[in-house]
Amino acid sequence: MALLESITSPADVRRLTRTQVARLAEEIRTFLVESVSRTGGHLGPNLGVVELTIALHRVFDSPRDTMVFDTGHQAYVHKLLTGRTDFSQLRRRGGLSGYPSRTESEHDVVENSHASTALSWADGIAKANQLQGRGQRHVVAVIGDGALTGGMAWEALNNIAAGQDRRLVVVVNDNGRSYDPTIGGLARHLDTLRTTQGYENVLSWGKQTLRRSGPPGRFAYDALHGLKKGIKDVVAPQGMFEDLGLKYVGPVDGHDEQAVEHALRRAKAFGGPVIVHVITEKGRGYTPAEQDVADRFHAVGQIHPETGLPLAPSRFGWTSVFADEIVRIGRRRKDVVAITAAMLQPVGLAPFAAEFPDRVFDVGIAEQHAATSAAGMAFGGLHPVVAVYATFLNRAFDQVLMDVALHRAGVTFVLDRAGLTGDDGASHNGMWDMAMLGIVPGLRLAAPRDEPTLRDALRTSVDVDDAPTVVRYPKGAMGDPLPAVDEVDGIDVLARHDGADADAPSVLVVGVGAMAVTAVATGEVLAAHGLRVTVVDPRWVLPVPIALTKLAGAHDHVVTIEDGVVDGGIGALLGQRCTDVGVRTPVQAVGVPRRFLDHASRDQLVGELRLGPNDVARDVLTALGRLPGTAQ
Ligand SMILES: Cc1ncc(C[n+]2csc(CCOP(=O)(O)OP(=O)(O)O)c2C)c(N)n1
Ligand SMILES: CC(=O)[C@@H](O)[C@H](O)COP(=O)(O)O
Ligand SMILES: [Mg+2]
Repeated sequence: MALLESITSPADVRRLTRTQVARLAEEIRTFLVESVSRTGGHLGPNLGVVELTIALHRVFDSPRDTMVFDTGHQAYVHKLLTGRTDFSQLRRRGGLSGYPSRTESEHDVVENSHASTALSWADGIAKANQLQGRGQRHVVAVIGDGALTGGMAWEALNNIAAGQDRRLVVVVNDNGRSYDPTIGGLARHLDTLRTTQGYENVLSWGKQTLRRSGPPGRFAYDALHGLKKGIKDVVAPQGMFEDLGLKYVGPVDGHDEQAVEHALRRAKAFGGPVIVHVITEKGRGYTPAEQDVADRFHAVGQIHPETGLPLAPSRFGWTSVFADEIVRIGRRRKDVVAITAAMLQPVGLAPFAAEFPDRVFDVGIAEQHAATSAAGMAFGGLHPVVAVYATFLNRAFDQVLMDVALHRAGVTFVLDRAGLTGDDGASHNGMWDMAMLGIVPGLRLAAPRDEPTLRDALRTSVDVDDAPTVVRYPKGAMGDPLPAVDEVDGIDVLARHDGADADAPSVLVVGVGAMAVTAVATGEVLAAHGLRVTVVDPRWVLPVPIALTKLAGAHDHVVTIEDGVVDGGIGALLGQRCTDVGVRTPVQAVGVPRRFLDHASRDQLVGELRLGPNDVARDVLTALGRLPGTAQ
């Protein structure tokens, strides 16, 4: 690793000889496998951009030239080349973020891990450069073929093409995959461009030999060059990019560092908007990743570096229950179809796809399209189930509101990774959905607490054909079933404690979704302090059930506990509904604060945000003035 250890900035990379560049690439690959095997992370995507990133930093002068990475999960090599080599705490509290981070480096700009935004960033930066006298500087956006299936990317390309005098280089990192092979017409187009690699080779042969053989040879080359355009348009209609007014360079072998450098220098010299189409391989150079059919080790946990096998077997989780139940539903409901935004495996739709291949649709990284096309499917008599990570539904809010809800479409959204996820950083926490969807007229949202309630919520949702339904659950392992001891007007009662002190206040503890476990434990702590406690789980939390306001009215104090942003969350809405119906019981809403959370483990965040039972109970006792040593 001697060479990698000598790299402290891109200037060091630019000083390397050809031989050293090749050795650096080897050292980086070895480092990535050894380090990411220990910590987990996006191993496959970063193995695919080693030579590309080296070439980027040899051709462009970051941070004078601005580099933005779409989604940012493939920026590990960029971090290594900009002086950050301590990956020992990657994605952990105090360690490197798994994405670009402005607090880490002046070379990092876009921290958002939501795909398809980089080109818009680049367009804006290029416009600012032009207006502020920095027009000589380049903006370079690296975007994957998957991210290029997102609508924002095409909005941006349309604008980028309008700026013919802006120095903007779009590098398409085309490895043919998101998780699965990338879908759709764009993928097919990139494929045809990819397969015309032969023309580039013929052209370069022509340049070297024909043009050296005097006028006849030069004539022949010029004819061939003219022909290339014609043939390419026949075999690989380049029109898409060039018709947009974007110069196209490529396709170039993304693992031939010199070829990539050459293509980037051509693009840099062009001085206007240009696409460089780089062909890479996800997982390149690491056999277990190259052979991983599922997703080329897109995102791995801790693995054995030699075999690539996971060190800890994946435990029974929320996703696997959804995966099983949606198949059961699909067997009895032929109208139920499933939609994924390029995440078939991660959201658990693979078994459904295996059994009902004609009833599952991968729309690419296109959540807005997923939502509105689902409204179309519902109009056509289907019941679509749109399975996405909670945080990624944010970008489809208007489609949920104005295409699905406004038209009372029976669409079910299944939100995996809802709540605190932690190690993927601020833009990955699924903490926004309940506050965001709480204002959607007619929408019904379920937050199941365990396997039975998840299965029940899914079965209930697909029976609703005149409104959007949402089922949200957290990442990872699922706790044991938490049975109700009673039910009051559709609200599950999970525990009752009579309380030792006759005159002690009574507290209603409302657990939302997976936080029901915390609610039960909080109730036990409060009971130990002599309070009369009722612990409930409404299961369907939007709209806030009227029965919950009645239960609140029967208690002296209410505390709600939710794995979502507390502003506008379930607790806040319950307080509003209580006021609406004249219930004066104070509602103490406990949840995630309205701020962006740095990467850390979920448990660390729960502790830091005082979402654990002891902290919640302490805050309730404080509010009631019943903490030992506080005024009664
Ligand atoms: C809006 C949004 N939807 C889904 C994801 C989840 N996701 C992360 S990376 C990825 C695949 C990206 O594919 P590509 O852009 O080709 O990059 P590659 O991993 O191939 O380098 C997806 C779907 C996301 N980050 N953002
Ligand atoms: C970058 C991205 O959005 C995904 O790769 C995400 O990091 C995966 O998250 P999980 O590991 O929770 O599936
Ligand atoms: Mg890709």
